[in-house]
Amino acid sequence: MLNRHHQPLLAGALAVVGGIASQWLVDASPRVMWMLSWLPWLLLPVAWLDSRVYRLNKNSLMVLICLLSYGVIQLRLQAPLSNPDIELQYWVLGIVTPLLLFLADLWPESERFRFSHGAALLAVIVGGLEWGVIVHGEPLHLWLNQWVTVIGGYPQPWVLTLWTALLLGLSMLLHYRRRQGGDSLILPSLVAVLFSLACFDVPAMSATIYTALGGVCLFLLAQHSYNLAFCDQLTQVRNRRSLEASLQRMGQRGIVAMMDIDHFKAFNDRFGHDVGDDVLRLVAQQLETVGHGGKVFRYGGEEFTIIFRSLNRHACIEALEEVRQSIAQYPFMIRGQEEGSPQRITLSIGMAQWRQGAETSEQVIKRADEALYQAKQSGRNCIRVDQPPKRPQRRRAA
Ligand SMILES: Nc1nc2c(ncn2[C@@H]2O[C@H](COP(=O)(O)OP(=O)(O)OP(=O)(O)O)[C@@H](O)[C@H]2O)c(=O)[nH]1
Repeated sequence: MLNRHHQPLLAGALAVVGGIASQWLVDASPRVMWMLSWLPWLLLPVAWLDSRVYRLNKNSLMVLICLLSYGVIQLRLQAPLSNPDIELQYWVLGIVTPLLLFLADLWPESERFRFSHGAALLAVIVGGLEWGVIVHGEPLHLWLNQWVTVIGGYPQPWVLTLWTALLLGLSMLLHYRRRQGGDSLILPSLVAVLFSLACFDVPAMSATIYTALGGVCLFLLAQHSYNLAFCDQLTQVRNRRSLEASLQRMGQRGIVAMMDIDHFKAFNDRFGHDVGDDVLRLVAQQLETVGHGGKVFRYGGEEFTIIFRSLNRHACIEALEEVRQSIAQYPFMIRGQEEGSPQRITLSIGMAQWRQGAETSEQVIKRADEALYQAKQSGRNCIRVDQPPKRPQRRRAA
């Protein structure tokens, strides 16, 4: 499941690859370098296509920016930077690429990325670079030099590295401030750009780092498709399909608890569906704190399931009781009514233990559901436990 530490970890892994590559590539054979130079042409378009299929607009935009940037490096900017035009293009690329990536990250995910946006992007990158060539040295170089002599002339990679690192730091801050994070590519993309600029004179460095970035993009996309298949999109806990897979893996042993939010229909009717959704998210979040190794799933609607591998009934009941109380005591403030008194949400819980060898997962869920029904009948906001499995009777010694 995606979590917010995934992206920084992948960005860190990419930085390690960049660090190792900067040493290793110095002695790499021309054949290896030739192969590496082709890999981003293969991986990045696949990542772009996949992002489009999954409607990950931000990601597709970022992959496109990286692909364009790699194209410019490959087709126009081979090291060493031999004349002022190339130096200028390197500078424009170094300023524009991280800035575009940063802006793409601020792009609202709901906003569809259209071909007109792609064309505008292409115009900014290529136009910016061509502008350097058309104006050809004289006035632009003179003007720019006035400003950049202070920092030692403009082909200085460290200035661009610092600029990219600054945007990387800002993006990291924004990443951790978001409520949900993990599926955007901003941090790995900026790390790739940073290495391609900072180690520009290392042969095949951009090819290597953009190949690694392509791998990271595809890995994140694979994770995203796993998330779509096995994770509930509203509450971000595991979904019913994941529950079925987990029950099969448990091998007909363990404890299953079914739970249902009390009077949820009335809550929805009174405060609206959106507030109802907030309640579902909050309940899921609280349930995730359950102890004793419990795994939380959304069974459907306002019903959740927790499964324990443990056979210790008392420990499981204690863990469930703790979570039930924490939800009942949680002061839930309604959106837009922060001044009013908090609402209380309660759960009814039914628990059943697997009768070893004799039951299917549907049967044990059914018994947990029956116990849940008893909890509802007993006034709600409580736990009811199905009868424990009978111990096999010992034979008396003759
Ligand atoms: N907001 C929101 N509501 C949902 C969702 N899924 C199911 N519901 C609502 O959950 C409510 C379930 O109501 P009931 O099954 O009648 O149960 P209840 O009102 O909780 O009553 P008891 O279970 O008897 O305490 C219905 O109003 C559904 O519309 C969802 O994803 N979001």
